[in-house]
Amino acid sequence: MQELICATSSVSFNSLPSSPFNHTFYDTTRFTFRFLKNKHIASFPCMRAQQSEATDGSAINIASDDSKVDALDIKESKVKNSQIDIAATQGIKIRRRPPTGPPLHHVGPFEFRLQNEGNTPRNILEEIVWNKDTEVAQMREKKPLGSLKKATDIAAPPRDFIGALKASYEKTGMPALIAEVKKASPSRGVLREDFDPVEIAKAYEKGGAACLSVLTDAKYFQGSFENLEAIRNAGVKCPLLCKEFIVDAWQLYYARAKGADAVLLIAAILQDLDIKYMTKICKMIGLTVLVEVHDENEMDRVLEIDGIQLIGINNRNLETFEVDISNTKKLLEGARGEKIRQKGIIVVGESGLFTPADVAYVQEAGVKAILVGESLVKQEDPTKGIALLFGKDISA
Ligand SMILES: O=C(O)c1ccccc1NCC(=O)[C@H](O)[C@H](O)COP(=O)(O)O
Repeated sequence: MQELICATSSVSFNSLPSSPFNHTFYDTTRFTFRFLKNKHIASFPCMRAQQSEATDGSAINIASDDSKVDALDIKESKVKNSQIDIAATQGIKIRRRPPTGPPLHHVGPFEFRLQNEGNTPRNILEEIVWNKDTEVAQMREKKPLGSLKKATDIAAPPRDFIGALKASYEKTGMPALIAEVKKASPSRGVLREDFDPVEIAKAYEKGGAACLSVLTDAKYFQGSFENLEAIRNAGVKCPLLCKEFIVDAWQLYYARAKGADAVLLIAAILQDLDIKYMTKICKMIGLTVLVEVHDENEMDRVLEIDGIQLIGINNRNLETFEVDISNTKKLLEGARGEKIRQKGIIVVGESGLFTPADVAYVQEAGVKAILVGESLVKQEDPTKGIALLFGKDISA
């Protein structure tokens, strides 16, 4: 057993592997590490060896003198994932799942990974995204892109999502409704026990919804692509938004193949280039894109991307669950609002809308559509729920 203590970073090696000269990772209580194969150990700066011996019996000379630090060849690992760097420059706080676990550090002959340093999601959105990365990787294996593309070719043709929103707004003079088929959520738990997605979708359509949003994530929202398919196959005419956490272009083809007319791209988790690239794919396969933003930075990023026609402002902070409908107003004020109007972008107010006063407030702020889940799905009769939300019947 050897124990090394890093004087500068207070990292301690609680145990060393019995056979260090291999590429196996060893989990200790505080981190994992390995020795680099055949690496000559000349010195080991900033570290104090309490006991050091390789398994072949040769002594490892580990310097402990801080004055030697400059002369010592510290190989602090900088596992510079360029993706992470780009995301950071765009102000994206949500990190993607590290492909090989937490970042690798190098100190002298050692490579090690600290626990809780990049290997644990920091909030619910990050957790959802990391889980989605794994889920999509598994789904891709079962259904490679080639076969999926063929399925999109024969899918029922996409309907005009934006056209439906515009028509509804013109008809009612009120924000067009995207009613969400949502069984549960991480912030609110199960919203409706007797959840029949097709029945709810039909009730929404009857109540005057312009479009529907169908949650397809199973783990956190108890949704599914079966729900999306079932609603489409039941003859519901409202165009359908696939409400997913899109992290991979493969999911766009999958959504289209399952009958989606639109998809959600969340600016908090996608880099600008991903949004551009995915938007192009969506155009190719006939999907409408709703890009979701939550703060000024995300809005400014999205406004720089050509071809965006629909922006959703989420009043819910997906990292903290805090809901504040004044967020919609804040993001539509001043020069931003002006730019949005000039570009002819339709803005959707999302989350936390419960009353006619809420609807009037976001309409006044400048939205032409709203996306509503909880307040409708919880009503015994969601058709009546729509009339209650708007303060009048909008179905006529
Ligand atoms: O709803 C959540 O708890 C949630 C948590 C983490 C990520 C996303 C989440 N919701 C997605 C949405 O934004 C809403 O489903 C949608 O805007 C409708 O909101 P609401 O009318 O408040 O149900």
